[in-house]
Amino acid sequence: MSKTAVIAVGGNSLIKDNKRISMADQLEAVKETCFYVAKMVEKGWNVVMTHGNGPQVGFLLRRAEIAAKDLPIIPLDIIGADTQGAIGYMIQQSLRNEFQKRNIDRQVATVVSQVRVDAQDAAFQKPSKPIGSFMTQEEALRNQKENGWNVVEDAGRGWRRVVASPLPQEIVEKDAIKTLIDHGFIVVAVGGGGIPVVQEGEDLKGVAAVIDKDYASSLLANSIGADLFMISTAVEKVSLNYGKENQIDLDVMTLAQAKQYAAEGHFAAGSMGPKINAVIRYLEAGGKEALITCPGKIEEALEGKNGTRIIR
Ligand SMILES: Nc1ncnc2c1ncn2[C@@H]1O[C@H](COP(=O)(O)OP(=O)(O)O)[C@@H](O)[C@H]1O
Ligand SMILES: NC(=O)OP(=O)(O)O
Repeated sequence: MSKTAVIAVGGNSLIKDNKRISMADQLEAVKETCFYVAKMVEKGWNVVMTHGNGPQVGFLLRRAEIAAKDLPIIPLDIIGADTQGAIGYMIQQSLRNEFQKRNIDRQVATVVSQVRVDAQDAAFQKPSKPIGSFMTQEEALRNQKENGWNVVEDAGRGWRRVVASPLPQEIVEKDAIKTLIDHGFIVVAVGGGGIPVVQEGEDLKGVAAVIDKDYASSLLANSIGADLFMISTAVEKVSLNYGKENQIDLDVMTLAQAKQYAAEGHFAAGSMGPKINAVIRYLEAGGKEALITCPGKIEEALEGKNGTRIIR
């Protein structure tokens, strides 16, 4: 029986260099990543692709704010759903076109996914998820003053607007995703970490937040019993002393080592930190193994020749 991987694709797979934000550029970036994912499917893997949406949420919110005197403002949960549809469409088309070239007889389906969060999550009081474009400090502070934005310096890369990012508690559509996989579909799900919803009595209700895609993907991997949780980002391997003269690239680390290195501060908050935490959560909840690499090295990483493998 085929193995199933949940692959969380990072920012660079959608927007190159944080700059190429036109729809044509985004589609180009998606195509590049899908080329490598299709090769994985060709080798027999079942794949659930998840993706980020931080920049795209910020762009849509900004458009809505600029148009607000003529058109109603769009709440953040609806914006999240919009990004799942648009990015899911780009992935569906790009994978389908790669499958055609390779005579792969698989169809791709995107599931608009809700993710339940805790209404009492302290994250609602402390916005931390970067959205939209990078800004200079001056622009950020001006928007903070004039438009009431929450802003932070984002992992040494510039200033960003931030919104609340509660932890995912449950993938609402997990059974639908599992059923599609079991029936041979390649699935795009939990885009942008999922649409955040809270329980109100019997009902679910959307809330203003953006969930971290790596945390939601880790929960999804556990929820559907995936064989592999893969994080595709901009680096081939996870490193100790990242960016320093004594950088050491890791081929493998155990769960215990991952926790130790995290405690020692090797994984920057806002970039590699959440990815390692997501992997730790996945393995602690019974997950089998995780792999972190970049799109171009997925094939080698699956053969044990690249990437960083994290095991229990
Ligand atoms: N210890 C580390 N090892 C490897 N990369 C690291 C490390 N610490 C920070 N990074 C940075 O984290 C980045 C991945 O985080 P990020 O850019 O937020 O991911 P995403 O692909 O989800 O947008 C890497 O490209 C690298 O620049
Ligand atoms: N939702 C989310 O985690 O998006 P990014 O990966 O773009 O930050």
